[in-house]
Amino acid sequence: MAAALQTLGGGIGITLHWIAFTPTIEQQATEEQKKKWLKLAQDVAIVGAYAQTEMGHGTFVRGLETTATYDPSTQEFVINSPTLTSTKWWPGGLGKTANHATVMAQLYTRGKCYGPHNFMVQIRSLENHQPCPGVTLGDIGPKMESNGNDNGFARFDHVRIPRENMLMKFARVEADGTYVQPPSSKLAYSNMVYLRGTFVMSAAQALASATTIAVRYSCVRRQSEMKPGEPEPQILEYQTQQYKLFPQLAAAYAFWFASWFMTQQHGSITGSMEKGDMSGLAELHALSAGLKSYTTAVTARGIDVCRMACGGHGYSHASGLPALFGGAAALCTAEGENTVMMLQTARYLVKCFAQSQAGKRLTGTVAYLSAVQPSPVAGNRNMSDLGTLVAAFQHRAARMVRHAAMQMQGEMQKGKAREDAWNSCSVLLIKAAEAHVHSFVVRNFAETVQTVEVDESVRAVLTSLCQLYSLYGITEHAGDFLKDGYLTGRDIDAASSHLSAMLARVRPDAVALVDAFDLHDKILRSVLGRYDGRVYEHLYEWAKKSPLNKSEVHESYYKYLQPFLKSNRAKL
Ligand SMILES: CCCCCCCC/C=C\C/C=C/C(=O)SCCNC(=O)CCNC(=O)[C@H](O)C(C)(C)COP(=O)(O)OP(=O)(O)OC[C@H]1O[C@@H](n2cnc3c(N)ncnc32)[C@H](O)[C@@H]1OP(=O)(O)O
Ligand SMILES: Cc1cc2nc3c(=O)[nH]c(=O)nc-3n(C[C@H](O)[C@H](O)[C@H](O)COP(=O)(O)OP(=O)(O)OC[C@H]3O[C@@H](n4cnc5c(N)ncnc54)[C@H](O)[C@@H]3O)c2cc1C
Repeated sequence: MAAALQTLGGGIGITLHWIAFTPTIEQQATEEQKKKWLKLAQDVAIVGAYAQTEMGHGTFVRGLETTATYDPSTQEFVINSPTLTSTKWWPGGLGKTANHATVMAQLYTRGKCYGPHNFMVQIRSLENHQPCPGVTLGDIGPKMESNGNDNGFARFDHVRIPRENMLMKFARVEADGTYVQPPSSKLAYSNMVYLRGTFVMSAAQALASATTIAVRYSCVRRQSEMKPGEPEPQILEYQTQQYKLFPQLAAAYAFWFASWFMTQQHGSITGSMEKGDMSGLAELHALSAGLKSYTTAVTARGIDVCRMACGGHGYSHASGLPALFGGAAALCTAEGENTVMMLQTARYLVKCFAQSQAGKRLTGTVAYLSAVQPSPVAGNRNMSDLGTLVAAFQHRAARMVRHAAMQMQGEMQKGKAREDAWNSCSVLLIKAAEAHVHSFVVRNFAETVQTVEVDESVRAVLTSLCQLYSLYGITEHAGDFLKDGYLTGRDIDAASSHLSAMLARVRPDAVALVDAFDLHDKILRSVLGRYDGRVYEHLYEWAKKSPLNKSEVHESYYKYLQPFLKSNRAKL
């Protein structure tokens, strides 16, 4: 599905139907409700949008203003947009495509507000696609990318829907208006957790696409002379080019493996939640939020590195890279803005740190926080050993989490309210959470390559890639590792020279490593990244198809240039 959606440029009107609307029914509807809507959605007999964000609030879901007020006399909910800022704004497909939407609204029953809940609302006629009575709809206008998707607005003027249209798998409103609590108030957000997990795979796929384009092109492109008089080398022979591209290539693999872990973790924890065990929810939320934030941010930056590595042609839409960048930029903001998501991970880490201080043994992805020793023993470490590299990342993350948490404690001891202490430490908290996620990605990469059974040589090249990813991370963030003396200057020098060795080691396998992503030309949609390498012929063909080339002399000549030139000449 991810590949199919990418083929369509990261989004068309129906994208959110598949990635958000249908999964929301799957995750939040009762069995009876599923019987009513799920098959219709799966067979695309109805088309849906996921309508949560409003003009005034996206991040702060508790601040949403749309209301769903229960009327027991008719057993209906009244959906209303009381203010301009309550207008639903951004939902993909909402503008022109969808005829249904799951609408997140503040639930009122018996005069009390119970917070945001999901409601199924028909928004357009199934006969003629006109908006339903009381519903105002439209498209929000052009965006940076994804313009094939009609991100829309919606206003509701006291629109009545049956009581059964509240998605009631977890929380319920009885016919008489009694509210029945869900096992956890955060279950109304479970679809966001799921979607964030899928964004990790989207990030991996986007970075894999960009590196495929840039690595293949770097083998076609020849430029300059390495030695005087010698033929121009493939630009991939330049170490600086390898230093730009191989860490992105390694990150694409790392994120792919992280997304596998995320999918498996989501399946297993939601499985336990189905049986009433909510104990894994907090970790699932923290991991999905942090991974979504980290992988999409690195991907967006990495795609731009790939663009620059393709020189001038990278800037052309022919490369496919601007579109990939625009898509990745959307992933950074959508489904929880990245800073806000990383702060959610930080919130979980601070809690875990406090539990560990209180003597609790931590488990899962945070187990290392209680295992890592605060006072490091410096020594000449073997910087080519994966175990050493994983331990270094864990030490860095544990130190940064401890530092941020202690700093916060210190602020509170000085009399600051917890919320103020949180805000004044939030830059430290973000950095600590990033270090935690980075450490998870490194460890998961290292563990995954050890499980490769197909072939010894495949394991060897993936191990080199994992070393490259880890060493690059250490050299890029050297200060974090040096700060408490865990690594020494000599260790960092050793990491740099191993990194150089890894660039050379990965070079012969680079094309095979991108080909292994198996991204068909139809998915890549890049003249530079073509599998057959015939870049220049196709660049020329692509340019000839530019709309400006439809006529030999463009109409703007007759309209503007000709009279302008004429009057200039007349002045001479
Ligand atoms: C190649 C394919 C290409 C495809 C391209 C597709 C492009 C598609 C593009 C876009 C699709 C986009 C869709 C959308 O954007 S849908 C809208 C998404 N919106 C959001 O994500 C909103 C973000 N905000 C929130 O999630 C929340 O408001 C919040 C987490 C920021 C804060 O929530 P709040 O209720 O205020 O919580 P608190 O901070 O007070 O925390 C309370 C408590 O609850 C915990 N918690 C919060 N969220 C969750 C959760 N989801 N699950 C579990 N627990 C959660 C939180 O950590 C606190 O815990 P505590 O510390 O123990 O108290
Ligand atoms: C391409 C795209 C597709 C989308 N599709 C959908 C969709 O299908 N359905 C839907 O419902 N929504 C959709 N959205 C909306 C999206 O979910 C929100 O834009 C997103 O959650 C960010 O919320 P916001 O716009 O309110 O940002 P804001 O919260 O206004 O962010 C602005 C700045 O404030 C900062 N900030 C906000 N709160 C805090 C805080 N507590 N601590 C520190 N900093 C903070 C942020 O870090 C950011 O720097 C889409 C958005 C985009 C761009």
